[in-house]
Amino acid sequence: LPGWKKKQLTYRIVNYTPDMTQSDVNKAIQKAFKVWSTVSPLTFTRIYKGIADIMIAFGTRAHGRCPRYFDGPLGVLGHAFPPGNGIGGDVHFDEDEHWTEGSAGFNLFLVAAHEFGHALGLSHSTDRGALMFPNYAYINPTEFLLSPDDINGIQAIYG
Ligand SMILES: CC(C)C[C@H](C(=O)NO)C(=O)N[C@@H](CC(=O)O)C(=O)NCc1ccccc1
Ligand SMILES: [Ca+2]
Ligand SMILES: [Zn+2]
Repeated sequence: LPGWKKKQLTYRIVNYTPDMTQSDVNKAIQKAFKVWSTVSPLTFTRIYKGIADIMIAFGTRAHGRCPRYFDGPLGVLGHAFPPGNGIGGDVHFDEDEHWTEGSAGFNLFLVAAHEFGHALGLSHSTDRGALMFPNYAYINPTEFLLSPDDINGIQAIYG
């Protein structure tokens, strides 16, 4: 199964959405990594410059040197590349969406947790209750739980 060959991963928030305070973005990202570190041997350490394993950025349409383009408001909300060097593990969010820490627009924590699943090697699930189900559905972040399907998926790769 395609996964990272190391357990200690680094991430860097390269830029910020104007939709939220930077502090709220930092918190949403940190909480989204915690979802996965709680059920795996993985650790996630934030760095502030240079190249991290997981580079996180907001962009629209053709963004940076990314081979995938975003599609304007709605539709695709973000994408992530499976584990690997270079662009591998990187996560991009579509800045044409409205990002929030609440139930309006799209909840950054929920989308980030989903994208991080891809960045760790998970693909989409057919289980409607799974975080890795293809379509976004708002869940109150304080009540959010990974499904057994998500947990089985991450533990199949990282033990
Ligand atoms: C073909 C990919 C690039 C579609 C893309 C995705 O799955 N990214 O991981 C995406 O943004 N999917 C939308 C749904 C769609 O485009 O129809 C989505 O809601 N993804 C974010 C998501 C999905 C499930 C739970 C939480 C967040
Ligand atoms: Ca979009
Ligand atoms: Zn996805």
